[in-house]
Amino acid sequence: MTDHKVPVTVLGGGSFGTTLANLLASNSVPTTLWLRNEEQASEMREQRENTRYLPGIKLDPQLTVTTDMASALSAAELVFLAIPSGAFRSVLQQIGPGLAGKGLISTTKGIEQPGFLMMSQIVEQEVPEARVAVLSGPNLAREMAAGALTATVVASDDEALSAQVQDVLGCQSLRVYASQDRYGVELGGALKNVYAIISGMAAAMGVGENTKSMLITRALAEMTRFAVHMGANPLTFLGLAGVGDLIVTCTSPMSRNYQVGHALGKGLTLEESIARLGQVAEGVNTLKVLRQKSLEEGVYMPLVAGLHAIIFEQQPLADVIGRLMSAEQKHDVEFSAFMASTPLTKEQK
Ligand SMILES: NC(=O)C1=CN([C@@H]2O[C@H](COP(=O)(O)OP(=O)(O)OC[C@H]3O[C@@H](n4cnc5c(N)ncnc54)[C@H](O)[C@@H]3O)[C@@H](O)[C@H]2O)C=CC1
Ligand SMILES: O=C(CO)COP(=O)(O)O
Repeated sequence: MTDHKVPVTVLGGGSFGTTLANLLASNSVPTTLWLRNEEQASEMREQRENTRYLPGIKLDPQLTVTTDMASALSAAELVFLAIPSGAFRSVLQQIGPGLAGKGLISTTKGIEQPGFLMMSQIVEQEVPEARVAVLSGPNLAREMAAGALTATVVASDDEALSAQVQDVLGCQSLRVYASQDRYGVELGGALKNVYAIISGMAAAMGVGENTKSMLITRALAEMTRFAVHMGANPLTFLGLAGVGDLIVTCTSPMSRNYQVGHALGKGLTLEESIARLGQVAEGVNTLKVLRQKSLEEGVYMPLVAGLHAIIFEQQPLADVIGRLMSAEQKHDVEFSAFMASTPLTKEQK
């Protein structure tokens, strides 16, 4: 780590943007958090707390909180984007050339439709001169904000940018690993939200521990099958941004996607489940987008099809479970052919 830290701005004053900004500021990185709501911003400046999205966590005295985008961006060398996927492109479009040349790191775990675009692909379209990376891993905001130990992945083909992100974010509570599979890392973060909804629903129904384990493992098989079809490296899904994030989101009641699934499993409607949450659960939109894409691409995704049938096609849960359990029994692990065709590098040996 270097002593001199580059100035960083975080866009988005929700739970994750606030968590990241606070962590950066505690790492002695000159940090500005931009959010759109002035009332919330002035409350955060005065009370040193984000009572709406991160209650109970004290903000670092050095963290600057502003709603003025121009001043937030003028000095920043790195910009972390923590805006929900539904608003991601419009926020970039509002900023325009103010982002050119900066290192832009998306932390948003969603997919844009039409186009089936990852957030970093939107960044490339809207800010062609930017340096692009994504950050993803088992990173529940509330736990990170409280200093619980975890790790994450920065993925980019720009190795210097990955090193900068490791430098500003890495600390005693967070390890930052690098990857060059940006697409796979980003896909992992988006896809696991769908399976977290299923896991929350299963927990609400009181299923056994074997069932929970089967669900997570088959979810990993299904998301990896899809990702490989789309061009990602299956090995990425054995890492923190794959199985790591899948486990935490499918097992923790802190996950908002899990909470939506749990509410659905208790009999609430989708609208009621989302309204009760009051925060973003990206998996609901990702489910729609993914179901359509898997049909277009002809990728077998029985869990996605089953959840879609329950939520959006009003099919009875018992019928869906019956179909899942009586489907053809295929392979456990599918990627032996890929592994055989990919010899180990010198470093891996
Ligand atoms: N909360 C978490 O534990 C983690 C969240 N993420 C991802 O971070 C992204 C952001 O999520 P959270 O911060 O958790 O959401 P949140 O629900 O806690 O907050 C959303 C924030 O986005 C703001 N926002 C919405 N539309 C906006 C717009 N048009 N312009 C400016 N701001 C806007 C809201 O005002 C709010 O401050 C999501 O894609 C999520 O998947 C990633 C890792 C962990
Ligand atoms: O991505 C997350 C943890 O890594 C947060 O998941 P939720 O959006 O379901 O809370």
